[in-house]
Amino acid sequence: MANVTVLGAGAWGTAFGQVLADAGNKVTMWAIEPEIVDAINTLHQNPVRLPIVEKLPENMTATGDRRKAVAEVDVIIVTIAAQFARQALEEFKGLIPDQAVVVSLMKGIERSTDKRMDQVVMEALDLPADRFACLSGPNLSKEIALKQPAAAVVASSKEEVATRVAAIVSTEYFKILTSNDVIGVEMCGSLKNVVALAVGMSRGAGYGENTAAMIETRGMAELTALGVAAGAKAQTFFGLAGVGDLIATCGSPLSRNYTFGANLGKGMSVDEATKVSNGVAEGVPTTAAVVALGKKYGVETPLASAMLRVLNEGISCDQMLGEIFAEGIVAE
Ligand SMILES: NC(=O)C1=CN([C@@H]2O[C@H](COP(=O)(O)OP(=O)(O)OC[C@H]3O[C@@H](n4cnc5c(N)ncnc54)[C@H](OP(=O)(O)O)[C@@H]3O)[C@@H](O)[C@H]2O)C=CC1
Ligand SMILES: O=C(CO)COP(=O)(O)O
Repeated sequence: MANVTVLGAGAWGTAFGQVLADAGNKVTMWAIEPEIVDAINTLHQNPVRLPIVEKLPENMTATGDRRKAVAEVDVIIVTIAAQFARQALEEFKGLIPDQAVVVSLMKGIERSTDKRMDQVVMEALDLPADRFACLSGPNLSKEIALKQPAAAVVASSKEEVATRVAAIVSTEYFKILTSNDVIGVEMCGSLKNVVALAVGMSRGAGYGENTAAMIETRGMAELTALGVAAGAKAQTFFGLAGVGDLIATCGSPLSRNYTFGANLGKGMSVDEATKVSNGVAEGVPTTAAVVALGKKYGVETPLASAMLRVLNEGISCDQMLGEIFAEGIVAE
């Protein structure tokens, strides 16, 4: 058992807080909004972000006070929308106990710097790599909130940290595999969201399994090539955090990225799809970062580049598909 604080009581933060509480930990949720803090403390609910859970565990409380949130904590979990993570975490700099481990659950690339969340978290908190881990996998929050069986990968450059985090977060319904490939696990989680936008768009436009499979296959090749160029291990992309999460996210209307894409495919503008999105669709800002990373590492990113044209210029689903599968692409 450990003292664990979750920064960000969004849909995933709250569902994950429940996992941690079910695993026997003392869980504190930190949220900015007083109504979320009050609802967790008094009603044991998060009606704003995770109304599907009628009663959150008794061993989960909440606070809006940064100092109190992280005092005497063993593990800090970060689940803040990626584009706001740096700014939010800088407010915690200097407050975190020396021995505490920080675990990122976020799946995005910072648009202003094209950095992964491991880089952002360590920079913002001035945290050494041996106190950092990331957790990623096919983890649609509503399914986990309902305690359906699921699994994720925890990666850290220090094996003991990955093992310790795995022990703290494992429950009957939530299984953990460990890895030392932080870059790979980060790249898998962030990049699959761009693929989910494209698959969602094709579904929204009325296309079926064949079209989805061709986009997913191209997406796997693209995210593996870019990840490897960034320093990841290729095998990570063929595991739970890679193809596993790609299947879950590209196959479910519970995914905000898939749904965002589907709404574009049905004819909504980016602004309209943003307004109706039920939480953050990380793939939207991450798409431009993926294109920029492709240029940086000399890796072609036809899928992300076509999705960027959808987002910036409003090209159609058929144009997007035409650009992904332009002439000259080889199969291996
Ligand atoms: N939902 C899912 O199924 C999964 C999500 N993830 C990843 O987890 C991360 C969070 O997702 P999720 O919880 O679902 O998203 P939500 O949209 O439900 O919540 C976003 C969270 O970010 C917080 N936030 C936004 N802006 C700020 C800010 N300026 N300062 C502090 N906090 C801020 C929100 O706080 P507030 O409520 O106060 O606005 C909220 O806690 C994302 O990177 C996502 O990709 C990973 C696996 C599964
Ligand atoms: O990452 C996820 C599932 O693993 C959640 O996907 P969305 O952020 O698209 O909802």
